[in-house]
Amino acid sequence: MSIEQDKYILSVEGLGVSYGDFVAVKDVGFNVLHGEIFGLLGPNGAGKTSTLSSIEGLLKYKTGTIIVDGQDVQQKPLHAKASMGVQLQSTSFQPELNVTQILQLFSGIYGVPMSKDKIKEVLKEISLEEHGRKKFGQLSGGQQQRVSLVISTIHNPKLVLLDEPTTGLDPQSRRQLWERIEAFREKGHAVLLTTHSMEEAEAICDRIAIIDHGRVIAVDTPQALIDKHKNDPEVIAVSRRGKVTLEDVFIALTGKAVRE
Ligand SMILES: Nc1ncnc2c1ncn2[C@@H]1O[C@H](COP(=O)(O)OP(=O)(O)OP(=O)(O)O)[C@@H](O)[C@H]1O
Repeated sequence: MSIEQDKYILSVEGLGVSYGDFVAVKDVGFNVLHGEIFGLLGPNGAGKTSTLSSIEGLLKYKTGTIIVDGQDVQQKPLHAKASMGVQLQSTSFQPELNVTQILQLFSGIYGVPMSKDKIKEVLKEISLEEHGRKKFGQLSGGQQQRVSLVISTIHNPKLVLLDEPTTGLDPQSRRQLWERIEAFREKGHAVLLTTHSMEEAEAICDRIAIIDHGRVIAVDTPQALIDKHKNDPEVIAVSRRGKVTLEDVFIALTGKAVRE
């Protein structure tokens, strides 16, 4: 591993993803430092999930290189995956198992088995101590998000990948999830998340990349992007209430048109 690569838990370079003839991601590149929360922002269809799935090793990309913790995702998938925690979709959980059983199962799969007492402790931490006997599908959306975040970090991975982790959550649940993500960073781990919430990006992301039409069009801290663009005429034209926000910069950079 070069010194330059050593700085980063994740390096994406020249990434290209196609679905048949359709090119969804073109030459995407960015780096995530150890211990930072990095946000991928972009309009619908910009290529965020395709990028995330490529990093997770779920999509075979056509061009480019993805290195996680010094390991090439396509050449050394098992090594790369050992450093990653991925938030699973609800369909990944066996419908007949209750929450306690799901935690038992995944802690076993990840090689860090949890005792019944430990599971109770974890459920208490995420305010679900009374819900251990419920099936996953019987939990509310916010409760499901909390369980799947716990599972994605069970093996203490160096990098956690979260696809729109707070979509549909109430403000309380969203704050709790932010705190868990930040607590993860405090331990020196990195988080790569996608979000449509500019508020979320400003609140918890150390740096963000804006993706549009399959390309990265800006990478920086949210504040640096605001400072850089706050006097652009296009930004001033879309800003509301006299104060330039990250959303104004995002709209000015990606355009006002709703994507098909
Ligand atoms: N399996 C697939 N087959 C064909 N096209 C796909 C497939 N998955 C994604 N696409 C297309 O690739 C493009 C990028 O999709 P992707 O899901 O990566 O975008 P996104 O930025 O995550 O969007 P959103 O914010 O709406 O979730 C879109 O035009 C989408 O329609």
